[in-house]
Parts: sequence; structure tokens; C-alpha cells
Amino acid sequence: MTEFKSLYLSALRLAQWKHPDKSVFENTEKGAWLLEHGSMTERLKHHCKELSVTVLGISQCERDDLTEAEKALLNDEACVVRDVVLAGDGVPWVCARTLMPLSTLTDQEQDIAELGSVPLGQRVFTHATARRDAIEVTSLTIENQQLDARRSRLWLNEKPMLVSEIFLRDAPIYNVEGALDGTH
Ligand SMILES: C=C(O[C@@H]1C=C(C(=O)O)C=C[C@H]1O)C(=O)O
Repeated sequence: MTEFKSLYLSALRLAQWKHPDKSVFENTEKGAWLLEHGSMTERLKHHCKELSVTVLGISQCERDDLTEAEKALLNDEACVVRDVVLAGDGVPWVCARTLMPLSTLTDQEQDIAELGSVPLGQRVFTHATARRDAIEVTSLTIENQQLDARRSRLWLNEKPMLVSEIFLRDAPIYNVEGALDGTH
């Protein structure tokens, strides 16, 4: 799993995010994935029998270690960082890094820092107040593979988290057949 931490998570940390050009993504399968406002977990589950989450690490990121964009999108405060790999039937599909401000992890949201192998989306999107905004995208070339990635802000009880996801080479986002079934 160290490959994921060094290769993919560091690429996510250094990514240059861009606002998606709707004309490029509108009515495309890739756009449907990258601009998904609902649960990515649910979307991925439609393409496998079992979706699993492996936690690569839980750490703390001090305020000064956030980028200016991360400070602006969050509450400009220290965060818990959750690094995971999501796998469909054992095949790694998404590497994800979530910044959770300490003020988000309060009251009913205290448990989110200790989700373990429960997918974050499964916890967040069962709540009526859950919503996603500030979706940005990029393309990352890692080991000669061009991979799609996105960053978005999740809100739960009006408290933010910033989720970055890189879609690994076997992810269904790249599966043209997946577009044929029209389900997700
Ligand atoms: C935010 C979501 O949760 C997914 C699961 C994650 C986790 O368990 O840490 C992180 C990012 C997402 O791919 C989602 O399903 O939309």
C-alpha cells in the first residue's frame, strides 16, 4: 500500500485543480463520474459485487500546512486527514484524501474521524443535510498513465470537508462498456 501513499496521494496533494468546463463534460460518461454530486460510493457500488475501503492513514494537518485554496474552502484551521483506497471486488479503483476541519468533527460528526473501513460517502449521504459543491477536476500523469481526478467539498450539518479522489487505471470511469448500460 506504500505505493498508493507515495504515488497517488502525493500527486493529489500537488494537483492543480481547475473548474470543469461544462461544455467538455456535459453528456459524457466521464463527466457523469467527475461531476457526480451524490455519493461516489453508491456510484461505484453499481459496478461491483463488493466495494471495500482500506484506510492508508489518519493524520493531522496543521493550518499552516494547508494550501491557500484549502484554507479558503475550509475553515482555515487544522484538519484530520483520511487517506484511503476504494476497491471494487478487490481491484483498487479510487485513491482518496479527505481534509476534515477539527470544527467539523464535533457534536454528531465526532465519529467521522474513526470511520475505519466504512465509506465516508455511506456515512455522509445518509444524512438529509449532505451536499457537495466546489467540484474541480484535473488530469494526472502517473507512471505513464493519464488518470482523472477531482476535488469537491462536502457539507454535513453545514460543516465542510474537502475530498480529493484520483481514479486509478481499472476504475469504471474508464470503462466504455459502463456507459452502455446507462445505469450509472
Ligand atoms: C465522499 C464519498 O466517499 C468516498 C469514500 C471515501 C472514504 O471512505 O474516505 C472518500 C472519498 C469517496 O470516494 C462519496 O462516496 O461520495
